Amino acid sequence: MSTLMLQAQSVSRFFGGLKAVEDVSVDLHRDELHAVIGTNGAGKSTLINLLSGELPLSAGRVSLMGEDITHWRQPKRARAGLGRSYQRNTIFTPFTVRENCRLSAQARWPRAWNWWQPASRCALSNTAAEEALQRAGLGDVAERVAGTLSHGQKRQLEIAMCLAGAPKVLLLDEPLAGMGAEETERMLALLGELKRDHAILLVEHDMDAVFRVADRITVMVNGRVIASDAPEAIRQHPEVRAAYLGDSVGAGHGH
Ligand SMILES: Nc1ncnc2c1ncn2[C@@H]1O[C@H](COP(=O)(O)OP(=O)(O)OP(=O)(O)O)[C@@H](O)[C@H]1O
Repeated sequence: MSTLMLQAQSVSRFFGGLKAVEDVSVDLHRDELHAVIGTNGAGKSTLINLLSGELPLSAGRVSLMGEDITHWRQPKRARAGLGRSYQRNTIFTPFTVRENCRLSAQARWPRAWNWWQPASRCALSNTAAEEALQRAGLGDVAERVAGTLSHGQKRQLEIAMCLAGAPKVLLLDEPLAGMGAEETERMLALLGELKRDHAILLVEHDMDAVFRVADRITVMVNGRVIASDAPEAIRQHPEVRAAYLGDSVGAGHGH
């Protein structure tokens, strides 16, 4: 039995009269990758912001491992195990890969290091940083200045920085954006590996990748969920095909 880690129940977010997210419910289980797809402006990033705590909800409830976290702000949610990556780059480009991971780990354990000690002495965050960069496949480039990494490696670093906070749930906003075929394969392998001990929500536009890696797919249109099911059922879903997939994902094919 997979464990329910994060649950959003009928969450909504309105910007004035705009219903960016309306009455959306999603469950994230450990050992499961739950993809959220939808056209531009469907509300996917807003949903991630509601789950991560960056935006307050207009309505609804969010719980993490059974605990109501609806009114928790982002840092508290992060410390409780909610990690997220961003569409925008959050890397400190003049710093090395290892330093970037350490900074993220230190943000997770603010009391674990003393201001009068060099941050590098902090064993807890150093260990977490080291594990994270190894896990994300960046062990060989740990001393490289982050700004010199390839686009794909930078996205891996974003994941590593997220992992450095020791999350139990990963909210990933378009980690495959702008990647070439080889980089995509590497990232998909990483996601497949990470889902074994994390619950993952993936927002992604690359449909081939989504259908390969997702265990469940939720489809949003204009802020609302029109379908949430296993990939094969989504592929066949008439409303989804009409509203979103069109001919891009033919029944029974990957395209
Ligand atoms: N801070 C904000 N203030 C006002 N409107 C916003 C705000 N953030 C998002 N919106 C609007 O909410 C709607 C949903 O946006 P959102 O970015 O969540 O969509 P998305 O599905 O992530 O799109 P994309 O795939 O292009 O990233 C859009 O109409 C957007 O313009």
